[in-house]
Amino acid sequence: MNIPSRVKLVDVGPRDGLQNEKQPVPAEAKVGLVHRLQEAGLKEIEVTSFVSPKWVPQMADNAEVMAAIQRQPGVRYSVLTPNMKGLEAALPSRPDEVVVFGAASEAFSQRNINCSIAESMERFAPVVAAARAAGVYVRGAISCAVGCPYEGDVAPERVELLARLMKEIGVQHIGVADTIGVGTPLKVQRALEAALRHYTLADISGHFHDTYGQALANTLAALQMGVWQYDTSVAGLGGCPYAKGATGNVATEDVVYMLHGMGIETGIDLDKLVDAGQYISERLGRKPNSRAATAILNKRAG
Ligand SMILES: CC(C)(COP(=O)([O-])OP(=O)([O-])OC[C@H]1O[C@@H](n2cnc3c(N)ncnc32)[C@H](O)[C@@H]1OP(=O)([O-])[O-])[C@@H](O)C(=O)NCCC(=O)NCCSC(=O)C[C@@](C)(O)CC(=O)[O-]
Repeated sequence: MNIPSRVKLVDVGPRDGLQNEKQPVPAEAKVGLVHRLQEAGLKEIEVTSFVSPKWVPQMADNAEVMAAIQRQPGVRYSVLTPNMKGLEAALPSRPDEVVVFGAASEAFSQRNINCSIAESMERFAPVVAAARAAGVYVRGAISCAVGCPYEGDVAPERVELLARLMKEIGVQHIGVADTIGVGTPLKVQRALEAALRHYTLADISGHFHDTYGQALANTLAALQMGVWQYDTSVAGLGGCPYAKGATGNVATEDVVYMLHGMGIETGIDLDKLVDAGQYISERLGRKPNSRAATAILNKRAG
């Protein structure tokens, strides 16, 4: 086993977590969440997306949120940019990183970004080139890496194809995403192995939704392969607007609890992280969707 001694977590709660929220979430609450996450020690935060406000109205305040964040040195702020229009809108906000998001399934690509996989690469190529020319790091997300809400099981060969296509257009890092949380440990390992044919462990992250309660097991399976970067979502926020029924990412609190218990460093203060999760959950009028956060809050309450 190749378990890393240190893991980097990217909290995607403000973007992936809140994008699907039905109630309006004020920009000020999103900014408050970002501030609490950086206070808890997160070194990368996925803040928002520059996508069509008709498709994802919750992210329409993207520039306002980016402008209001008080940036901390050493923290990276990433945003999603599906096309040149998104990148041009995002660049004035000075993101450290942009994310192009493709899918290993044709049907999901069509529903999510309204184009085929081949067309998505044509759209992403100039985005990647322009972002890199502007000194902005480019990450790529491979959605539906193990299963698709419209096509069912997704073969590892599809992930390999997407990884190759992303490599060819200059994407620097890829996230292997179980968008609908149907993956189980061996399937996730096969998907990661496929991605590792084109990227190294330094340039790959896992992104696991927890719909079937498998996300921690999948994280452990990925850790055993040496994968040391993961997207997680504080308070287990989230779900994708184009993946009906899928729940949020694995809760950051649960992953941090597991990693610290294994003696793996994250640089994150779990108590402050629980505070961040409680803050946004209160703003949304519900309890954090994290077992570790619930246990810690119960213990605090005595
Ligand atoms: C990709 C598009 C824009 C294509 O949408 P389209 O309709 O094919 O684009 P278009 O170029 O034909 O433009 C149509 C209209 O959208 C506008 N438009 C066009 N682009 C932009 C932009 N960037 N920002 C703002 N506006 C934009 C454009 O100006 C035009 O406006 P109109 O003339 O009708 O008023 C659309 O399909 C879209 O926005 N989709 C949203 C996708 C999304 O955000 N999905 C959720 C995030 S992905 C995810 O959650 C998965 C991930 C990453 O977390 C990993 C995982 O778990 O799998």
